[in-house]
Amino acid sequence: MAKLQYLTGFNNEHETEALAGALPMGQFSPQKVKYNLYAEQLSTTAFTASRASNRRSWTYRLRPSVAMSDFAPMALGNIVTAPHTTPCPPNAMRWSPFPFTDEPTDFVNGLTTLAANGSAHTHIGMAIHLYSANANMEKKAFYNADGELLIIPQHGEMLIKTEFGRLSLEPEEIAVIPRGVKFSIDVISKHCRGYVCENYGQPFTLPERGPVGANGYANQRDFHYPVAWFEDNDNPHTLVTKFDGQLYQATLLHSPFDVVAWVGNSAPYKYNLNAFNVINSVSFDHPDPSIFTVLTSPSAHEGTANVDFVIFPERWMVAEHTFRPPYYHRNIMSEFMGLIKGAYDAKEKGFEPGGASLHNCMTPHGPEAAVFNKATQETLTPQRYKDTLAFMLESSLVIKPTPFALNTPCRQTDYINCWKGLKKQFTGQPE
Ligand SMILES: O=C(O)Cc1cc(O)ccc1O
Ligand SMILES: [Fe+2]
Repeated sequence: MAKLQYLTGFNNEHETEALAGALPMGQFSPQKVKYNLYAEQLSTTAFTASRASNRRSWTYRLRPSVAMSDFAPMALGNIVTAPHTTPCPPNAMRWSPFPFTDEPTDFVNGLTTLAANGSAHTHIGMAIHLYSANANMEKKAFYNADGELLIIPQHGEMLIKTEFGRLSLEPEEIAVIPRGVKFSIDVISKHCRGYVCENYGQPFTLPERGPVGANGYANQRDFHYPVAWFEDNDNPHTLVTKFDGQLYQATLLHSPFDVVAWVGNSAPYKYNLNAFNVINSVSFDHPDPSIFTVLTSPSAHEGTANVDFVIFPERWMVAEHTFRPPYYHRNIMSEFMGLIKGAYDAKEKGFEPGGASLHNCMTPHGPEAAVFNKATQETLTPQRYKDTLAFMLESSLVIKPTPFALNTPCRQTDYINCWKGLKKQFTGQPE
């Protein structure tokens, strides 16, 4: 595949045109648009959202999106939308990697929901899906009215064609597709597998940097947006949408990818997780993992995320006289984790690439017994954590597993045993 071009800068007012002069200058909605295009605005925040949080783009296209048939309901497959009523056990939970599919399966058909919280109706909370795809979506496009989609590949390369242009995506990168944006995914590798966070809440944004200053964490310049690209294709296409928890399909008599030019700050983007500038302790103790936040979806409560996307990348660990692995803890926030590559520092065995774990509100967790023993005995020298990339979706709402997640043979029902070796060490004597 030819190397794609991108525009850079998180949340910039990007502008791009696939045909010279297609983008109106000086105004958004001229009486007549060049090339006889239609102007259409996509608003992914309220018109009146604060200037800092406002997201919208103007597209200039062969036809307005409303040139389509009505939607008809279709089967939901394995997708679950919150609120869902399955009782959520407070147990620590873990899953082995989910197997690749051999049945021909495209990105949308292969979506399987692991957990969801909040409510898509009220634009609060999120869902966590797995994807497993080995086929292109062909003449099918999808948009999600229930939230934006954060795609976290674990295996295989994909091409994401969208109204705003094309993005290539491979493991160690992530992509975010705003609510409502039409897209279609081609598999470049034979098997593609990963995780999707469907964020029902406020769009993901970059966390504040506080006293860290003007640089560090995820820097704006490392976010890549597509350049305008369009198809003048009058063959029938199917448009699938998830709206209010249900799937619907409609017919288009043309390709939905007919945007010749666009301007705005609401568009799909991708980010290479290796661009994350890791900030960590250079003295002692283990800081809270909020230092590893790449993107945050704020809730109505200041400092309390609807969902944070956090990564645990390769880094140096130098903390002195410190228990270096993640500390034992109980947290009001609920923590879902996945592993993209290597091993995670709290677990040497059992948490594998393509697998998952869930530690809900106040569920105790921390390093397994073997990790505790090693970490309390080893001589501490500067150490490079290599070949590792885990992520966490941390939410202020309880993350409720679906019946699939609770009952799949991938669920490790013996997870709790990894802490069984943590025996009393107290002797009554200070050592
Ligand atoms: O539970 C986990 O493994 C995630 C986590 C990592 C860390 O470094 C500190 C706290 C925390 O919840
Ligand atoms: Fe944790």
